[in-house]
Amino acid sequence: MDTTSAVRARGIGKWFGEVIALDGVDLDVAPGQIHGLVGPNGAGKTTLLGLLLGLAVPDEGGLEVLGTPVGRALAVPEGVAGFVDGPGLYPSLTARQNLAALAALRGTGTDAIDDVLEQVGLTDVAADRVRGFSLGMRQRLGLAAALLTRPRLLVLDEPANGLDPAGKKHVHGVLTRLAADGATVVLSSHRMDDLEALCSEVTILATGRVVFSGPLSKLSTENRELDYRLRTSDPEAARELVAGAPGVRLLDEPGARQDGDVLVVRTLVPALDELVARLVRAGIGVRELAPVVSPLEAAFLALTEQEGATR
Ligand SMILES: Nc1ncnc2c1ncn2[C@@H]1O[C@H](COP(=O)(O)OP(=O)(O)OP(=O)(O)O)[C@@H](O)[C@H]1O
Repeated sequence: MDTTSAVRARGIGKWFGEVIALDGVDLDVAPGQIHGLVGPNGAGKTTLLGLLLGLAVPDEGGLEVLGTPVGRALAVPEGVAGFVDGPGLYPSLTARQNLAALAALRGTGTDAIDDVLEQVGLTDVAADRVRGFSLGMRQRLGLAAALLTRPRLLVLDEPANGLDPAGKKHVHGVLTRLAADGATVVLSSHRMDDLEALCSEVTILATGRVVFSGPLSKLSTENRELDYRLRTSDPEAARELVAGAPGVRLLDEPGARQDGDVLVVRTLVPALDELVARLVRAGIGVRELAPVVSPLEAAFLALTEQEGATR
């Protein structure tokens, strides 16, 4: 098994004049992983992805991509494909002509064009000019263009931007298959649900610094209070029981009030477990229990707010 990191960054710094876009960033991405970059606007995600694509070089620190140190020259590292700030496409050409032009530029064959169009769900519009394409269709064509090179590392800046549910399904399918075949994907997104569905690991950036990097499972909710929606068979009895439960706070959520069956409680996981046991013992049926925001979103908000406060 290849144990070389697909991406290994140590102490990366990147600045634009006075602005520090990246500050001491360490990043390890294992081969075959789908790794998500998340962070508030201006956190440095696009800058970091641009370094992986060879669009810029770090001002300090060391970067290895697919086992090769990245030098000072601006060039896409061998085996890497992707885009930041939207894919570069020719609007006056059709989808198929765009891919054929790219294949000609790169000196690769055109055999895979039909296959990549199919993979991203653009077969039916292959003969249409890109000028008339929606944002989501352009994103998918950009992904098809990247796939043509059979990348070992695919780098995508907000690939889910503008995608409808069908487009998203295609893109998720493509990325999951690529990773299953051993390629590595690094992508940024503001959509926590997408990241949770796709990524095994995430890196959370805030003002150019890494505030978390690791498996989603490590963003454990065990020691962090979360808000949960609780729907039971007897809301009144449940409300009384919640009021007396240790470590559990009942919140009044505006959305929940319109739906009298739902209570919103804030608590840690162990106290939540105990609450459920108490409800069941009291003969109250638990019909729905789910976090109001996902654990990733809760961790994201907590970690990025902390970082903002220390600046
Ligand atoms: N070419 C540039 N010239 C000047 N400043 C830049 C440049 N590129 C990025 N920056 C600055 O670097 C910081 C990081 O920007 P970056 O685009 O990497 O953030 P981001 O996390 O991708 O944000 P978003 O979620 O809004 O896309 C910002 O303060 C941005 O204004």
